[in-house]
Amino acid sequence: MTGGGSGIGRCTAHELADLGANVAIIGRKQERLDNVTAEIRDDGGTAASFNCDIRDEERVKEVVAEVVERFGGIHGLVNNAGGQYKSPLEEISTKGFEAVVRNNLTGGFIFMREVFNGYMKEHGGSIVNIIADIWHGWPGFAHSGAARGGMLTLSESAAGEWAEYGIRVNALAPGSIASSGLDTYPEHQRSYIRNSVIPRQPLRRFGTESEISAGIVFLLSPAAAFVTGTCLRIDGAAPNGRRWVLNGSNNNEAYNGFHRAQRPKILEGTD
Ligand SMILES: CCCCCCCCCCC/C=C/C(=O)SCCNC(=O)CCNC(=O)[C@H](O)C(C)(C)COP(=O)(O)OP(=O)(O)OC[C@H]1O[C@@H](n2cnc3c(N)ncnc32)[C@H](O)[C@@H]1OP(=O)(O)O
Ligand SMILES: NC(=O)C1=CN([C@@H]2O[C@H](COP(=O)(O)OP(=O)(O)OC[C@H]3O[C@@H](n4cnc5c(N)ncnc54)[C@H](OP(=O)(O)O)[C@@H]3O)[C@@H](O)[C@H]2O)C=CC1
Repeated sequence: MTGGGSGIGRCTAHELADLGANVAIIGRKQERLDNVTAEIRDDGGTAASFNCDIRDEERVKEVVAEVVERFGGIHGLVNNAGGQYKSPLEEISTKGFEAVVRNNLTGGFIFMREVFNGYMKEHGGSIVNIIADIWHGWPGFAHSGAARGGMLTLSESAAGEWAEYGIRVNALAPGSIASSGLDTYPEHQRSYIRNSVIPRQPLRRFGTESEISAGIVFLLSPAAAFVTGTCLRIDGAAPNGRRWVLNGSNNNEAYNGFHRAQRPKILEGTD
């Protein structure tokens, strides 16, 4: 479980441990890893923490070997670590773009490859790659949208190539989830999401960490034995890239492609 020290990763680690899995908690901040490991052990489960930046190829190789040594194998991999910052596309520096791509695509690729070579090629398994609501783009987070889109097709490609090894690979795309991760966003961005994004989404609420972990557990489990190469969207039917449409803002001339004076009658009364 990468990114297991907080938020969705922590919640999923607990759920997997409750179901009897031995859980490897992977991330950079040792204290958080140790806390989650201790929580799981206090509850009677089995967990161990592994300090690792998913972008550090050599460290990922070591961690995969250590987990196999400690637990005897790796039957499921959850590529959950990730994150990004909000920025207009034209202001993203090349360095910033590459940092976000490394954190949300390259790191996950390295982990998948090492787990395949280090264990799953011989024994099979299930991989779940956490992406985001990137359908029709992710305005405000273009670097991360590009990386997550890459992760989606990487998952599909891996599902095709690794099926013969008994490995299933799926993506899971959370919508806006009330998590400790979202809590790290600045207040003005959180209030924008709370007051202007969520009310325009069909279910009109944030998802919860446990609603995401339920999906991850399903994809890892034998219940999903015939599910591979797909993406489970858990987002309350909330496409970020089209939030202006859901918003009913038909006076957005750039979107409609019509100046108000030229609008067809069919659009009258839809502002
Ligand atoms: C707000 C309205 C939106 C509406 C829409 C929709 C609803 C959205 C719902 C949100 C859903 C998503 C939630 C989550 O993902 S929860 C996870 C929360 N956690 C994070 O997001 C963590 C974010 N941070 C990181 O992961 C890393 O800091 C990052 C990968 C971004 C960079 O790490 P790294 O250590 O590699 O890089 P540096 O810090 O050295 O930075 C490298 C360069 O990147 C640029 N940069 C980095 N941070 C910022 C920033 N905050 N602002 C601008 N630029 C940034 C910068 O160029 C850095 O280079 P320099 O420092 O040399 O300038
Ligand atoms: N919450 C939401 O609304 C949504 C979240 N997501 C994605 O879901 C995933 C989980 O998010 P959430 O739980 O909300 O947020 P968190 O910020 O709580 O979780 C992200 C975790 O990833 C770890 N992490 C980040 N970068 C690295 C790295 N380079 N190497 C190792 N670990 C890393 C962080 O720990 P540490 O810093 O200690 O390494 C942290 O524990 C993320 O990929 C996020 O972008 C997607 C869509 C919506």
